[in-house]
Amino acid sequence: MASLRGFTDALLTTDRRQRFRLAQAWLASAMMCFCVLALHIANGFGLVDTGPIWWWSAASVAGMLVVVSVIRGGANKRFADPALTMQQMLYAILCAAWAYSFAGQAHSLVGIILAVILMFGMFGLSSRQVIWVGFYTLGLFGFVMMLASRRNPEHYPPGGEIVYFMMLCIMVIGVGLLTVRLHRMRDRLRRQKLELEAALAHIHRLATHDDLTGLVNRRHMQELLENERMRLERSEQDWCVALIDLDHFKSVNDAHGHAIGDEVLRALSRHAHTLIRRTDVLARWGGEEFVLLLPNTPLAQAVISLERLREHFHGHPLVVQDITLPVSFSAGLTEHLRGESVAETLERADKLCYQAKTLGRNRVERG
Ligand SMILES: Nc1nc2c(ncn2[C@@H]2O[C@H](COP(=O)(O)OP(=O)(O)OP(=O)(O)O)[C@@H](O)[C@H]2O)c(=O)[nH]1
Repeated sequence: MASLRGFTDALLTTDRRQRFRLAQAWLASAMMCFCVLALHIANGFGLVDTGPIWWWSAASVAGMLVVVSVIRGGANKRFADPALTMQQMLYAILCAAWAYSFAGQAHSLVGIILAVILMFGMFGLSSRQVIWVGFYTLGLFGFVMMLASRRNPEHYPPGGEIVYFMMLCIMVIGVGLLTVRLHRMRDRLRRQKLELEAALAHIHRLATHDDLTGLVNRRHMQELLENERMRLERSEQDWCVALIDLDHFKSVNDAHGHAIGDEVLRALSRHAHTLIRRTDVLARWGGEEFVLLLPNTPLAQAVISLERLREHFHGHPLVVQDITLPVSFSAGLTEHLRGESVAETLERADKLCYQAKTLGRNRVERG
């Protein structure tokens, strides 16, 4: 198993994107070898004007192998299309046109080969490139057919060549239209996928964040607290939880209206975010209640953070729509004890917060 993996890695590299390109190039080379074989079989039955068949075989296979080596060596990354689809197609069509010129009685076989080349490569091209490849194919084959019917009218009768060219035109137009349609479908699917991803991200945000303040919501905070508990169950790291409740918030609503109250909650959340550590998580627990998670923080350090926050709000009244509003909060701060549940930690924080209220508000009680 390991040796097979080693072989495929050597053949296709370990880079995921390069692997795909190389696999495509190897497949194109294998198909070219198969076409070469088919023409040689036709030659075996005496259907081909032998002339340049060996030169053609060598050039056809070598050209495809050059593409494989360019991709294997990584030089393809400098091109706008690192899969080198256009280059491979132009070369393969050139080889097909050359084959047509000497295939004699077997020249109808080349039409099938050309169809395979067009179908195989068209999906990797842009709509504009598809049009160019179409013109290139018709121009090249038109020229080769004209030349062949002049040189060898026995195997390439002019009437037959005209009909053959008309069929070629229909095939090129058909494949071209199909490709343009597929491109449109692919673009639409890509757009829908992006829209779906954005919608999922939006739904996820709605499910985990509070609408009014943009803070983490209660449900998500409970998950985060539980994760923290499980993560640090057997570790020496300490972490704390604070339950923060605004003081006399009802009077803000009563005096200035609910809209101003909402604005206070928003402004307060924004300010608080700039004052806590990046690793701390502040959640809206409900109404004018917040929960702050302080990971990797022992109680003594957490007290400093909470006091800083309290002093800041106490010393800097919020200005909302030109109204200056003094804001303070009471908080219960506690350290999570190993072995206890998150609910038990929160209950202790809640009791401490209540204590802070009864002791006069605008204070942090710890325990
Ligand atoms: N504007 C606004 N007010 C809210 C929101 N959620 C809760 N409140 C208000 O917050 C107030 C909470 O009042 P209380 O529970 O009496 O608390 P308090 O007035 O802050 O008093 P203490 O907590 O005892 O200091 C009520 O008036 C609620 O209507 C909200 O989303 N927006």
